[in-house]
Amino acid sequence: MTLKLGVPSKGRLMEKTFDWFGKRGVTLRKSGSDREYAGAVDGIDGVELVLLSASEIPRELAAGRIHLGVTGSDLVRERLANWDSQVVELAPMGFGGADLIIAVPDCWVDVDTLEDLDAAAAAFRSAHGFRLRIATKYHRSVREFLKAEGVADYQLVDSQGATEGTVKNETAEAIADITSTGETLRANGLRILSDGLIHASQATLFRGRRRDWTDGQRVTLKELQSVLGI
Ligand SMILES: Nc1ncnc2c1ncn2[C@@H]1O[C@H](COP(=O)(O)OP(=O)(O)OP(=O)(O)O)[C@@H](O)[C@H]1O
Ligand SMILES: O=P(O)(O)OC[C@H]1O[C@H](OP(=O)(O)OP(=O)(O)O)[C@H](O)[C@@H]1O
Repeated sequence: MTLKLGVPSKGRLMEKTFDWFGKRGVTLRKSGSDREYAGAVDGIDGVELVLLSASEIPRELAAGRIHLGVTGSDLVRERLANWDSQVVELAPMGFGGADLIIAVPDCWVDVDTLEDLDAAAAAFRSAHGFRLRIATKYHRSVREFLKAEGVADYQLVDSQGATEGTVKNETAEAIADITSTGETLRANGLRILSDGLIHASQATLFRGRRRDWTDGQRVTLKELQSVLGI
C-alpha cells in the first residue's frame, strides 16, 4: 500500500506546496488535464498524490484516508476536535500565512480588548434583549478562544463568506475571520482587538495519528522525511 499525501487542489496553496516539495527534491505535479484532480510524485517511490480541498484535508487525515496532508493550521484546529490527538505537525512550511482574529467596528472607541468586549456584550444584551452577534465560519476556534478568555455573553452567527460585510448589513456586531493584508477589514470599517489574535496560521505538513499503517508505509514515511530534511 502506498503512502497517500493530500495537497490542496488549486490556487496559491497548491502551487506553493509543489514549490516547497520541489525545492527539497520531491516533484509533485498534476498528471491529467488542468481541470483533472489527478497527481503524480517523482523523486521517491511509494507515495501517492491526492488533490483535495484544503478544508477537507483535516477530516481525511483523521479518518486515515490520507496519511500525510498539507493544509492551513487554522483549518486543522477548526475542523478537528482535540486536533493534536488526531494529527501531528511535521513541518510548518512558511507560506499561506493568515491571522484568525476578532474585529469590532472602528467606531466602538471604548472597545479595545476582550475585557472591553465582554463589558460591551453585557451592555448590548441589556439594551437590545439579545446577545451580541459575532459572525464567523470558525465556530470551534472562536468558542474555545473566548471560553479560555472568559468572554461568554455573545452568540455566534454563521457566515461562510464575505464575513466583514455582516456588520454593515446589521446581521452581526463583530466578526472573527482570517486576515492577511488587513485591507478587507479596513474597507469595511473594522478594527482588530489588541488581544484578539486567535491563531497565526500557515500552511503546514501534517501526519495522521492513526495506528493502522502498514510497515511499508512507515518505512516510506521515514524515507520521505529524510529526503525532505524534516
Ligand atoms: N487572504 C487569505 N484569505 C483566505 N485564506 C487565506 C488567506 N491567506 C491564507 N489563507 C489560508 O488558506 C487556507 C484556505 O485555502 P482555500 O480557500 O484554498 O481553502 P478551501 O476553503 O478548502 O477552499 P475551497 O473550499 O474553495 O476549495 C486557510 O488555511 C487560510 O488560512
Ligand atoms: O486581509 P486581506 O488581505 O484583506 O484578506 C482577508 C480576506 O480574504 C479572505 O476572503 P476570501 O477572499 O478567501 O473570501 P471569503 O470571503 O469567501 O472567505 C478572508 O475571509 C478575508 O475576507
